[in-house]
Amino acid sequence: MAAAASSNATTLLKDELDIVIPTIRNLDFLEMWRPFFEPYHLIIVQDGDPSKTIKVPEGFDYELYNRNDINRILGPRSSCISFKDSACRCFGYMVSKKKYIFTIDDDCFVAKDPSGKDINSLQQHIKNLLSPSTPFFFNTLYDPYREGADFVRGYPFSLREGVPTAVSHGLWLNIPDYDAPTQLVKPRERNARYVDAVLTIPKGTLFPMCGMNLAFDRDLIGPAMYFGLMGDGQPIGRYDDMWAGWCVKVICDHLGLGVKTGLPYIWHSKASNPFVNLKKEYKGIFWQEEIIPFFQSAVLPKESDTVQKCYIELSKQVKEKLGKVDPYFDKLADAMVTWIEAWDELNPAGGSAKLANGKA
Ligand SMILES: O=c1ccn([C@@H]2O[C@H](COP(=O)(O)OP(=O)(O)O[C@H]3O[C@@H](CO)[C@H](O)[C@H]3O)[C@@H](O)[C@H]2O)c(=O)[nH]1
Ligand SMILES: [Mn+2]
Repeated sequence: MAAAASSNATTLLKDELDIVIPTIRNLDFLEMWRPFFEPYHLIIVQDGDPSKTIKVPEGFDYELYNRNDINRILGPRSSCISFKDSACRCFGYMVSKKKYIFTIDDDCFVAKDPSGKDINSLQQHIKNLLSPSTPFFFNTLYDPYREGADFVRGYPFSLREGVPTAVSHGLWLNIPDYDAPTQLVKPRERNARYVDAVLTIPKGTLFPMCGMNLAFDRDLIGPAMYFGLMGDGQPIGRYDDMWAGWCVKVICDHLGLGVKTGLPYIWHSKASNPFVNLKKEYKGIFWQEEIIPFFQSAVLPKESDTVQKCYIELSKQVKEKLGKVDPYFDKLADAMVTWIEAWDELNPAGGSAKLANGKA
């Protein structure tokens, strides 16, 4: 009988989880999330003009970093943190001192389930992270650890313990996370389909990770959650989370960690401009036909037994195999190394997850 995650999981992680929000606007959306987010510490990464004041509603416990802070804290290594792109959010992962991260966009509101009840997305992510994943053998009745479900007949008992869950990837009602070409041909399409399921993504399968509604175990996979170089001065955008997801999945498969997708939903309130998005995405749309086979065939040696070692090894392979696609990948491979250097400097081995909140 698979054990369901503890029902009071949310309160258990109140002091072990940070909520990371990238933003260029005031954070009024937090009012809607107050019942679910107020007990947690927020890390707000202010993108764009650092002289602009971001208004945060009263009553939230937060730390806020703008570009001046990022440059001050990281020095020359701040070059690995994107500017004028939501990819900047990964700075929040780096400065956090907690074991878990939940990241959400400021245009993502509380969704309602089919019964009309507000969805506590944070609680569902916590349940997903606190229960094992099953990447080695697919359970056809979805999440076996969920109340009212279990492993089905024929599921090997030797695999029923599952593996630790590193990532919980949530979905979106209303505006789906479509690429620009799809947005352009289906401008009025809205996602109204609430699928009541959580799935482990099988080992050996990549997936398009969206950063809009995402949670992860920072101790298990944090150093691989680098949202690649996008935005100002970069040839592509809107591939930051995708890049992180491909690196994360290859490393999770190598280290025997699990990635889940499905519940929880958020309500994505607005579509970004498809023409602006097309300009950001277009090189990525053909580059990814080379990038995906690269990740599908990436092999990490057994000596790569930590996330950092895996990530550095991946960066070497990126430089060697993708550098010929475009010089951007040389730059990205270097930025991957800079990210790890910065991560390790701010998170001395074994020390970071135990400390309280506070400015880095
Ligand atoms: O320059 C910027 C622009 C935006 N932000 C903050 O990032 C998130 C997402 O912004 P927005 O909702 O406007 O854009 P989307 O296209 O819906 O974003 C999704 O596409 C992916 C792009 O990489 C991303 O993973 C998804 O989030 C908001 O919080 C903005 O305030 C920013 O920081 N800098
Ligand atoms: Mn959005």
